[in-house]
Amino acid sequence: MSRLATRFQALREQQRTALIPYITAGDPHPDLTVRLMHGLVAAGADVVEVGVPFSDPIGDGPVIQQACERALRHNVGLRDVLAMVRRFREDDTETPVVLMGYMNPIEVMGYAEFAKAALESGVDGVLTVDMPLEEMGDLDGLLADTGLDPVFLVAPTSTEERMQTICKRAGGFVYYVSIKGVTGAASLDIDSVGQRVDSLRSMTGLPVGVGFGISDAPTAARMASVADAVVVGSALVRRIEANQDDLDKAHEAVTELVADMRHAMDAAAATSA
Ligand SMILES: O=P(O)(O)OC[C@@H](O)[C@@H](O)c1c[nH]c2ccccc12
Repeated sequence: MSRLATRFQALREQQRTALIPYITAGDPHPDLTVRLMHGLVAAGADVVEVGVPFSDPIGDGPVIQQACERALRHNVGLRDVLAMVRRFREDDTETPVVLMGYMNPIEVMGYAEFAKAALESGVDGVLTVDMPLEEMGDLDGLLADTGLDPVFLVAPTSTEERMQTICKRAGGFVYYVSIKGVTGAASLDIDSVGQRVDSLRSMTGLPVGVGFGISDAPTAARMASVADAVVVGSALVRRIEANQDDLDKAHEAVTELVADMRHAMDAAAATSA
């Protein structure tokens, strides 16, 4: 069983919702990333999502765009990110890592070499943003054959048919994007998200995660009541941005919010049980 499947099964048995924090690798400095990944886990993360910095991140809002810029100033590329995951794996063999990235660096490396290198580094799932299913060819099949879970995004605008196709090809979990637009946006309609999550659940046995626009502990707790996983990115990256000149402070500010979210999610689950 994959590390993601193992983790989600354990959470299901405990009736807990996964908390998946996102950070951009190399932001604000490559020295922080591996330490911060461990810090996220210590604060209550169940899965860690790591972004490969990219110069033209079309799915991202200004907060994560700037995180990419900070990381690119230190020339952090795909191979560096894989090396960071490998270092993380030396001390944590259990927490699943999802690599989030844009297609260009993967194409440059070559699909087969990328899949092999990602697996060897200890990556578990791969989420590519700018690759529509129709053009993806067999990247997801190659990933799956290599032992990596292809994680797909489902948008509020996705048709029923598309959702079905994604559910068939996805691995690890299905990522429902809670709003139209880019990462870091505000305002969420929990009820309509809940309905979409339910319809995805009727199509797949995979867990359904929700991300985009979840920025504080109360919202994370409310989302946790409708989803199998809650993904949080920009709210954490904003804290990195605010503390970019002090890595210890950045670490503290980010892990503090993750711990707050974890507590709020668990407390809400305890009162509703
Ligand atoms: O930043 P938000 O609104 O909290 O959303 C999560 C998100 O950051 C993370 O999953 C992610 C970062 N970049 C992406 C690009 C596309 C899809 C998802 C992502």
